Amino acid sequence: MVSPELARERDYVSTLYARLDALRDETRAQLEAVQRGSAGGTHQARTERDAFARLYEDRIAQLGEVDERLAFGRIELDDGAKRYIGRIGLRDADQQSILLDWRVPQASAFYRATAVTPLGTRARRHLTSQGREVIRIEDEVFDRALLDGDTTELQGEGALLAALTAERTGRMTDIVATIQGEQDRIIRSDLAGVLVVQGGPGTGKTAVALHRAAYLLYSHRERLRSSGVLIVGPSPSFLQYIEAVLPSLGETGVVLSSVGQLYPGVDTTLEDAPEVAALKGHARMAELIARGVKSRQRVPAEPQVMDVNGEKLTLEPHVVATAMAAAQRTRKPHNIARQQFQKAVLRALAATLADQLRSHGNTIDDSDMGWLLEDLRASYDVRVALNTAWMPLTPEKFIQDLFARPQWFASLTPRWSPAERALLRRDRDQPFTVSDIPLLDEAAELLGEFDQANDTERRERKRQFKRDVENAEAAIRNMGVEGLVDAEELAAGFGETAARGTTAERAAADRNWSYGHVVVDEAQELSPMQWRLLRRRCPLRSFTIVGDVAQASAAAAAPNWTEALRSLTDAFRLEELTVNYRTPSQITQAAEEVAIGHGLHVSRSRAVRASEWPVEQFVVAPDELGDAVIDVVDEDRELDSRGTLAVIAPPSLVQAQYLALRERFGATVGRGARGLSLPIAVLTPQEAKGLEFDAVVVVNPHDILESSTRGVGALYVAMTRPTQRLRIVGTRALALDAESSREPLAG
Ligand SMILES: Nc1ncnc2c1ncn2[C@@H]1O[C@H](COP(=O)(O)OP(=O)(O)OP(=O)(O)O)[C@@H](O)[C@H]1O
Repeated sequence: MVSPELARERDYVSTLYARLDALRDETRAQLEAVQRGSAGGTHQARTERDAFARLYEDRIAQLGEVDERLAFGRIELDDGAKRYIGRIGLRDADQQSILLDWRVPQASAFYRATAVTPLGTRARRHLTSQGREVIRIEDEVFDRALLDGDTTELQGEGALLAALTAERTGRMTDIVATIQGEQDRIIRSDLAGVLVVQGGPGTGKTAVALHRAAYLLYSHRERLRSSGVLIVGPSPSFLQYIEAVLPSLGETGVVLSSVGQLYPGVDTTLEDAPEVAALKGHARMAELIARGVKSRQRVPAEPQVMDVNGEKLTLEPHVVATAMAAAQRTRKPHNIARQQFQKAVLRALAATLADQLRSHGNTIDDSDMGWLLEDLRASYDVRVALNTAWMPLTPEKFIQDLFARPQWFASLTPRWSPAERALLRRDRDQPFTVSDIPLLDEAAELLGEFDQANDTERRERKRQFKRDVENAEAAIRNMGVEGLVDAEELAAGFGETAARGTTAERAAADRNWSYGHVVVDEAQELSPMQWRLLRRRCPLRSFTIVGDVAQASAAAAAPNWTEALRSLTDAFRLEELTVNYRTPSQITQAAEEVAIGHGLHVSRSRAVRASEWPVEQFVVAPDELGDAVIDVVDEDRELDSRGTLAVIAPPSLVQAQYLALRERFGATVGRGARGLSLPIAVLTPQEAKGLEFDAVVVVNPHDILESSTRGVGALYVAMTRPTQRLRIVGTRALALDAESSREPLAG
């Protein structure tokens, strides 16, 4: 029997869906109209129509994305008016608002109102739906008279707990229906400046960062549409885990990048050994690279005799020195300043050559200087001399040479120990690693465009885009769709620019792109050199930085945010998240105890819920470890065959564990990122960063502890991934609460 209230909500929500369908139909009709017209007309008219068509297709896709849980809440205002809150805003045919976008200021009360501070509301209602049908309503009435000091801080507790205990799919979902007050404040915080969000595992940092990106894109659409938002995560598997969240909030067009993809043209997941990564990440690498670039501008020790068209010409060191000093004074990047240097040397040489020719009785006047310069440019000797003094360089070649030429490297690092230098030594043909990315970027910054054409082309592209936006504005006026279609977005689909894709695609491919906002997740892992790179990506310094200093795994990780961000800024706002939404209290407690027991300073958090399963530990003989892991996994699959399970093993064991599990469980097991879409994923703690699973089996925790100087951080990460069950299988007992150990393995 459906209650009258539920029936009323069902009716209301079905009118919302009817409206959504109508909008979809309207957009489809617009698309068809545009497609029908696309055969004839001028080239300009055709590109405009194509751009409109793409825009309508995107809009249709976007309306499809928000179908699931379109409306999820309602607030009742003091005056009795009711406002529905949903993924997007909707107006009826008379332009009356029937659904508020969760990001508009009026919707904030839905997330923040409490009985103590009701923010102009009398009640809040959570709507839980299945498909398009509301199946449950949950009411909170803000009546101060009912306050007895025992009020929960959680908003929409029923809906929240349902979301938190739902089975995991290997993909993060949005939390828009159940954002909590402390999270909402962060999500809606100002765009300007650097905002740091610190919180223990599972406190919703990633969720908050993504919802903040969606909020900023909505509230600062004008600015961020054209400049774009960059979201940086630790690894491709993490990006795969989060990639569906923003589209489900109706936002596409952000650039998602792992730290190994931040330098256009290189895409790597290769990690250096921790001590190598620590050296490469240190801020002093910036000075080293600057010295390295400078050292490629060299005044020859001796005069050089050159052959120019049969004429012997001497290049004196002081001529090179004067030209070099003048070019260096411009403070332009190496490859750009080189052009000035080259011109100055050639002019000086041409004058000498002219004098020489005159001394042989030739008449040389100003009009002859052009061909003299041509002769000089064509001379092999001159080219060699110019290049030896000032070689044009690509960042790739520069960094390859830096580590492959020990003598040059030693000359740049007089204060380094031979052991430190040896750590960075490598052959020229070795592939780039994640910690090379900021070095390449630093070098690119100091070297400038190798090819001047690129520079000119970039400027021309910018000018073209400006023209395209003006044309788009005119086209929008002509079509009578002002306010419905965004000119920048439309322009991105025009002719020349279209070949290079959307704003996001263009931004991702352009090292010199200035983003309007940058979101960094798992930010505790970033090195000073990586922060320098990100600073260049957003000169306005508008950042959302989320992370947990306790979970850092890098050997050189900073102990606090002031230290960690030294290369980015010294001014930031710090917010903390304190409620753990992921891990049940037993697991949170076990993980925190182990971490603190091994000297890690963790941010303690309060778990929202307990789980019905205790943390279990199995201690086995070394030769039984593989079988024991299989048994524990087997047992867990029997308990819950539909959820996700991760086996988190130390790097030294992970491959063997994967093969053993694969033999037993076949294609349901995947290694690394591939495992995320499968029931069983086998991962290292590093790969498990930021992810979550219904159940986790941690293998040989002592090996994880001892695998690096930050082993305790890695174990803490591993233990805090489950939403339901944590099991530990090892050859040595981990000091846990006595009750949790089972010895030997049951069954
Ligand atoms: N308000 C909320 N409503 C529903 N689920 C939530 C809420 N806040 C967080 N969660 C869920 O809690 C889990 C943990 O969130 P998230 O991954 O963002 O945490 P985190 O702080 O980034 O964790 P870690 O530091 O371990 O990576 C996710 O499943 C997320 O969807």
